[in-house]
Amino acid sequence: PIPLQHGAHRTGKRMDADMAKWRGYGLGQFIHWGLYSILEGKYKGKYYNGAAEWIRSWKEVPNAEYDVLNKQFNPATFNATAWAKMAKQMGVKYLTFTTKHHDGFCLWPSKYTDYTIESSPYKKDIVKEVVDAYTKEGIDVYLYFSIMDWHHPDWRYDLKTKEDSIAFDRFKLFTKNQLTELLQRYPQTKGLWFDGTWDNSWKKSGAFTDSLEQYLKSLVPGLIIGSRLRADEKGNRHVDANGVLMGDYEQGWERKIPKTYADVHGNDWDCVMTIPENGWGYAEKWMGHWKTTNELIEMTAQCVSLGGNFVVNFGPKADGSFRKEEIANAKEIGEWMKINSDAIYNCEYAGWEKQDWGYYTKKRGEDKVYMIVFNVPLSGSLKIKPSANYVVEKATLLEGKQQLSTEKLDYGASFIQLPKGKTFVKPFVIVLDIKPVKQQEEAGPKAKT
Ligand SMILES: COc1ccc([C@H]2[C@H](O)[C@H](O)[C@H](C)N2C)cc1
Repeated sequence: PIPLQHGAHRTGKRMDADMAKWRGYGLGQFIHWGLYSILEGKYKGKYYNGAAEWIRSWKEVPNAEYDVLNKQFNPATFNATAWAKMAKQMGVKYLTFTTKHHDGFCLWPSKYTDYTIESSPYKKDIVKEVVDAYTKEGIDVYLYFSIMDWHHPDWRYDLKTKEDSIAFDRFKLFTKNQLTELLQRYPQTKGLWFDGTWDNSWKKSGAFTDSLEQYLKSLVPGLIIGSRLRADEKGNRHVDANGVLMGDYEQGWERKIPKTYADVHGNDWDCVMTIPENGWGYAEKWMGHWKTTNELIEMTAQCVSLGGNFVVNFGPKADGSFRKEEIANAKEIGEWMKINSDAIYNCEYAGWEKQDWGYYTKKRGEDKVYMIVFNVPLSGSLKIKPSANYVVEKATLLEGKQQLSTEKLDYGASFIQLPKGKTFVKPFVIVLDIKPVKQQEEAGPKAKT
């Protein structure tokens, strides 16, 4: 391997209790809320065809006019408890919340800039309200923080001149101070979700990103930070020059889901997903297809079946209310999770050959495999092919506990027969009680005695 000072300091998964809890979340919520929510993806009657939270970068919006939106931000009816209760009902186990997006506006009263919630008519500490409300509902909170800060005079996209480096040194200190502030003001924080780290200025700061990560983890032992923070000394991000992940989990799965287990390279990972095709902040007209609840449930199953978590993004309006489509998705996902969450929480990749009917998940540390079924064959027979080290003892519908008959086939496969005449109108789960079997020794020629 290439000798690196600031590459990965660990190979393989983090195996402590905090990370084990993270690994078992299954389903999470992302929330993007900020000044961009006021513009709703449009400006002076024109609709922005980019992601709504990026509208400041649209040529139609003069920066000076965007930057004074802090004077308008006043979600008087905002109710963090209502948000947390909606999330609880949905069945999410963790929240990632935007403290500062690329526009540099801080939803907490930072003492390192005036561009904060204190400069708005609302004044109150939104980050605190959210952290407290979600923690009270038993949902772990992770704080999203954009390194790239379009509003800060010392932000640089690249370091070309001495002046750039002097300014960026001030910016790095500003960043370290703000992160220290967040972790000290909100000690319930379980981790940090970094964004805005793709520019050359950051890629040239590998040593700093390494010392910053170590510093943050010294403030909060067990703090969870994904692969979007670090750069190695050669400017590599996510994986270092030796192909080793830098961070506690892979954060590259943004609106993308791995196809196979090989694609995750043995790392922990989660997928963050918009319900529309793109756009994280509230947009009056959303981008393309709005995912149905069944699609979101299938994506959740797909992620958990490959050893990851699935995180659904919500973009509340400037007043803190959610659009009706998001409320419906949350409610319907929650109704499904109420019945089927056994197949999602604390489950992992089963390693069995995938079948057309849907996805396998395996309960961590137990001899239980779940079949999450989305496609019922006309035959009513669901084929399974357990891995060679397990046999299936029993198959039961999770909802209603009805036992299903199975029929052995060749090559270690079996059919699981769905009850005749029963029609399934929603994704459902079959629980397989399995038993480990000793690997049959290959029958070879008897050794000469
Ligand atoms: C350049 O492509 C990008 C850059 C940033 C993003 C940001 C979004 O604004 C949102 O915050 C998402 C989590 N993040 C990756 C998305 C795509």
